Amino acid sequence: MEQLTISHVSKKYGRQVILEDLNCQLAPGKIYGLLGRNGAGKSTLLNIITGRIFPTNGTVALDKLGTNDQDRVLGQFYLMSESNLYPKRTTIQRMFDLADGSYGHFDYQNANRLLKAFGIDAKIQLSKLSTGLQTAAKLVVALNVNANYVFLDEPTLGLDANHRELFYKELVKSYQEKPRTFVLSTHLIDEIQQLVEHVLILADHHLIEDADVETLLDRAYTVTGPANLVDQYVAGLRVLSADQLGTVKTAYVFDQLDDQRVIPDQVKVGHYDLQKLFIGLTNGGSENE
Ligand SMILES: Nc1ncnc2c1ncn2[C@@H]1O[C@H](COP(=O)(O)OP(=O)(O)OP(=O)(O)O)[C@@H](O)[C@H]1O
Repeated sequence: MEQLTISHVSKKYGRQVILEDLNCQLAPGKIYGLLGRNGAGKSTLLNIITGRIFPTNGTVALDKLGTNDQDRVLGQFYLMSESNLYPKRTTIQRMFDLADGSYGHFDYQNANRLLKAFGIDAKIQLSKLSTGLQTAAKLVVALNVNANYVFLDEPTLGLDANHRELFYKELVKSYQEKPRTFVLSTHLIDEIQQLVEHVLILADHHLIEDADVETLLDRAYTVTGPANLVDQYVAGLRVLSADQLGTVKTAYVFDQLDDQRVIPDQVKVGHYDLQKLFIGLTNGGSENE
């Protein structure tokens, strides 16, 4: 499997800049989280990668194929998205056949097992299903299509908690059985934190973070204690936000703590999670407070 390289990708609609000079690489066999606030450009980026729309500038290429052999490049990408590209009367069975026709080797057996688990009849038309079950049916296709890069744009839209759990479990199972790259664009950050290895965060038309979750969280510290001591301790560090209750303050630091910084007795240092980090980074966090 080849590495996917996004080089200098920009997208404008008229004078509105959506993405500006984006550069990143997606490795084969890895699960990514694509995060960004509403309107940040996540769907736009996924649509560009999978050839549904053209970038204003830039290229998307697979290592050995470059950008020339577009058919072979796109033949390795599958995008599951909210928008329904299927004709109105398309049945679930027909969706399976279309995926098989386009990508070959569709895993009918596993897809039918999963359909049962979601309680969906293969003969039903997609448009007759509830919102959540339409998502579920599209996920069944996405998890069984023969593509090396599977992009899931809001894969849990309308899914109830039970079905979300089923999807996460099946995604891991599918990935373990046949490692390939998944990119999940979602707002349910808490739910995917354990699932994704690497995150890409889109904000202000750029990728503001492109790192392994572990590496990011290694720099995400809470510093709690009397406000004056916390302020002294975090001086010079990047503080994304702070809460204060009476005289007790918690600062959310996103920085490397060095050993020379002695922690005062009354100050406690802990960790915070990816969702809190995302909020801090995309709320316009300042360099210091
Ligand atoms: N065809 C289009 N014409 C004009 N503007 C568009 C078009 N498609 C998208 N946009 C704009 O591009 C911006 C990014 O939209 P996009 O759907 O990529 O964001 P997103 O990060 O997926 O958002 P959300 O999380 O809300 O789904 C939005 O401001 C949107 O209005």
